[in-house]
Amino acid sequence: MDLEWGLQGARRFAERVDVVVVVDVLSFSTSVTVACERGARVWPHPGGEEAHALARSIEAVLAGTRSHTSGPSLSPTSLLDLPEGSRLVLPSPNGSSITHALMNAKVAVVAGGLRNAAAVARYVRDVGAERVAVVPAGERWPDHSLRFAYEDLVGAGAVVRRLTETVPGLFRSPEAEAAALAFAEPAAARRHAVRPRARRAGLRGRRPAGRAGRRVRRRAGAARGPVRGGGAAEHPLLDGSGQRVERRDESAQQVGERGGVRGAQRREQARARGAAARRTRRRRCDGRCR
Ligand SMILES: O=C(O)[C@H](CS(=O)(=O)O)OP(=O)(O)O
Repeated sequence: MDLEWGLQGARRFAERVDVVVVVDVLSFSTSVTVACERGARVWPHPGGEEAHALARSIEAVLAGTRSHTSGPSLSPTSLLDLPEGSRLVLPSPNGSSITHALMNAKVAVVAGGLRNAAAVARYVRDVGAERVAVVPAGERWPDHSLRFAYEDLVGAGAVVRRLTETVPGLFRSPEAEAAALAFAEPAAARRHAVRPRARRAGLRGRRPAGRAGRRVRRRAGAARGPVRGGGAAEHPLLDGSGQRVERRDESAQQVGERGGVRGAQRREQARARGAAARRTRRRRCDGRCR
């Protein structure tokens, strides 16, 4: 089982595998799953005038862009009430375009993602495919070069994992393996993905309080444990420090000790902050308070 990104990745696989799974979580793949659950048939298309012509010629509804406020669009929620048996031309710049580009290739193309990973795996098993490729769609920069999309990596990982569980004997390429890891460690990846944004938004240092906070901290702690291969700092996709190999070899005890040292450091810092705040208060009230 191999994995490559975007249109070029898909083209590379077109003549080499039995099934290509195109993963575009936001929004093409997700919209396809919703439409199909409603009993609709979907025609992927890159869009433009030709999409209008196609919709007219097959008497289908043409989906609008994701920001359309009325009627079916690329937004999955807009398809929740699609009448059964609808014919839907679904243009989108990434997932739909990639799927459309493989239309004449001798390969089965399926839309996959977080919602239908198990169904995709069953399909691959049932058709007896031996060579499978997963293609996270990603997005485009203004110059049309590929832009990495985190949700597509995780969606591709979900598909890879289900395929591994369902189809015996599928060998994972390193890229497929990396996606599966990203799916398996969402808490760890989230810590990396969310914190820099929180810092930019001026939320530095703020953590959710109460039960929600304890849950987040507990999960983060679990992801840091050695059993699951380490936490955010050791995430094979996100860590640029080059330390992951050594850390992965650490015993549970060593990791525990590291946690203990960090905890002591944090407590010491909190004590120092408290003392500084008390000194400031005393200065402000001119020695009249304690
Ligand atoms: O739904 C999307 O996010 C994009 C369209 S756009 O980036 O919002 O214009 O399409 P997709 O091909 O599903 O990534």
